[in-house]
Amino acid sequence: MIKAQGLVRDFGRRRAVDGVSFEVDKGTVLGFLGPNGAGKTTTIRMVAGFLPPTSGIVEVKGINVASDPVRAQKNIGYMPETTPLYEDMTVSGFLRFIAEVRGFSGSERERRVDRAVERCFLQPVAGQTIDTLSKGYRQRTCLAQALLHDPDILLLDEPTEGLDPNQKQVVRDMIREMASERVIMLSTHVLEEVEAICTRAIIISAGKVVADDTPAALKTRSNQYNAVTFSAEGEGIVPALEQLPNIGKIETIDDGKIVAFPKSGESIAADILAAAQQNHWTVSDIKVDEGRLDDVFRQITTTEDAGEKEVAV
Ligand SMILES: Nc1ncnc2c1ncn2[C@@H]1O[C@H](COP(=O)(O)OP(=O)(O)OP(=O)(O)O)[C@@H](O)[C@H]1O
Repeated sequence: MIKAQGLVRDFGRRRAVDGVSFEVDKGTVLGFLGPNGAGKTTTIRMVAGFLPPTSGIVEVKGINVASDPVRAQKNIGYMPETTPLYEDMTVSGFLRFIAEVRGFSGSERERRVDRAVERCFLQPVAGQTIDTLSKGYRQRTCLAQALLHDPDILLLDEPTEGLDPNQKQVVRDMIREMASERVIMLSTHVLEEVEAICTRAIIISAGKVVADDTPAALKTRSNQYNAVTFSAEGEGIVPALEQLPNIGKIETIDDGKIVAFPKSGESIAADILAAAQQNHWTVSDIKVDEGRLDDVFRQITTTEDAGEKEVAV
């Protein structure tokens, strides 16, 4: 449904997006991650048809977004980082207005507004003016305006930014609920959000895609992946473990527990248990680490120019 090919965007001498390509199909919730200034918003705006690329192509459902933005945008719901809301309108008045801008009138307009209000749980504040809304309800009003035309593609720029944990959960549940029939692409800094709702994650750094995989597969790249933490009693444990071919490093942590790291991500728990049996150690509290997305994010994006980059023009 979305196909981005070789997207580049320069702002003066600054190259914000540097050759980004990806394809996304129905049913995907794509998390778009990266450090501040990595190019997430710029990419999403190009996909949404609000910013022309310097070079490269975006197609949604086969429609070229830059050359046919009106037709492309009929398929896209876009929730920018900060949505311009008309503060003195009521929530339903605002949604009615946006529905009209989208070309709906009469009972069709009312039906669509009611549906968006219902989907985003806005009933309690539908008659309230926007300037009186809490951050969570403002965010949901922004989401509701992106849903009015029932688009197949939803582009959400930091949809849970600034929300409290309960509100975050509400928005995440809504995203999950809407995902099966659509493509949802969301940018976020919140890695737990990616684990909770995304079926795929693209990490962007200095305008380039540096990882593109499922969250579970990305976690296997973590230094912690398959590390084994355990308590053990016996003689010569650490030196013996150091001899095992798949073990790279051994650490002893504060409470006396041992952490063994695999050389290159292989499973080492069975090797440790076999060594324990052979050497008559008593091993308990054994825990195998499944890897951490924040580790991977840091490993991949911690470079001096991960966010900012200048180009010679
Ligand atoms: N309109 C603009 N004019 C000039 N530079 C811009 C403009 N928009 C973005 N940039 C620059 O492009 C780069 C990428 O910005 P972008 O907002 O896409 O990053 P981001 O990954 O969304 O960051 P954040 O996580 O902070 O929202 C940054 O260096 C930013 O300063």
